[in-house]
Amino acid sequence: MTSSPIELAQVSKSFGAVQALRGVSLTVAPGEMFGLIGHNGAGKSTLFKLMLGLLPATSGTVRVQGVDTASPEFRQVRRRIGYLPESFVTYDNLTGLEVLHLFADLKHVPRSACAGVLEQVGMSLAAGRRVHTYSKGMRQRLGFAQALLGDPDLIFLDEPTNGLDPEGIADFYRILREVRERGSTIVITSHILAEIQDRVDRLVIMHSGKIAEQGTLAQLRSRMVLPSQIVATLRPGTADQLQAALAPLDGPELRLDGAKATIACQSGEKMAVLAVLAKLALDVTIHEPTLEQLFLGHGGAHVHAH
Ligand SMILES: Nc1ncnc2c1ncn2[C@@H]1O[C@H](COP(=O)(O)OP(=O)(O)OP(=O)(O)O)[C@@H](O)[C@H]1O
Repeated sequence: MTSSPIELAQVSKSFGAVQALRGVSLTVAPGEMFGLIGHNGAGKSTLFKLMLGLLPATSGTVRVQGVDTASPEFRQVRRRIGYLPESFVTYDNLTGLEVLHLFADLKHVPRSACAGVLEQVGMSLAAGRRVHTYSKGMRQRLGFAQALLGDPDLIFLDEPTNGLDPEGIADFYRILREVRERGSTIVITSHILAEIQDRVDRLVIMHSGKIAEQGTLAQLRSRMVLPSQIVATLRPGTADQLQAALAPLDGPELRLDGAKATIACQSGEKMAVLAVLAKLALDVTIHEPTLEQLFLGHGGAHVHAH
């Protein structure tokens, strides 16, 4: 039986009186791209540290690659995990290649592997330059390169695109896609929700040390009370017809603004509303709630489930 790369069962972690994690259970499947979202202080970094075996859980079990992170055997597993911390700090006076050599030695990976990962992140030409001459994006790529050393099956990326410009972010995800194609399991955290919502297979929303929600984006959407917005462009005379046709439906809310009609409706009513609009031959655009809206819709505290 192949075990899941990550299995957490009822994990809690306290720092004195502070309960950073409270009964967190989750499973990440092999090859999955898994997102971790949460406000500052929600417990994401603590969860990462537990999964990397850097901190012990107060209660519950954390198994990574089938091995309990509290067991002595986990040291071996950790070497096979790639990790890009939130702020990748390194020796500025060394060249990129020299920095990677250090990491290769720590990970017991042959130094000959360094050139390949530098190429993978598009840093071959800068490999001989000292790190203090690098831009923020180049430093981050170097950090990414060290996480990729040794071809890890499991990669943790803590806010990897923090501080990158849009081009740097696009580059980062292009490289990440290539890494994914090799079948690695990836856990990624981000504050930029819109950025990861279409890039992860599943995600967890954390709040106050607990999992507030988890699932695919579609599952989260269907569980939340957040209406889709359907915008129709009216032709003369159609406003009244639209109002009359929607009236029996009860649920959808219509707002009229000149030639623009905005209808807010729950997912179960969407097809009925679209049928009305199609009958009137109106042009429509559908705006689904973004993850950002779902997340902010929590008000930081509650999940409004059906
Ligand atoms: N070493 C520590 N000692 C005491 N309290 C801690 C420690 N590490 C974390 N905490 C507390 O645990 C809670 C969760 O912190 P954590 O850093 O995991 O949150 P986070 O979601 O990663 O936040 P951010 O997005 O700001 O990085 C916070 O209340 C924090 O103050």
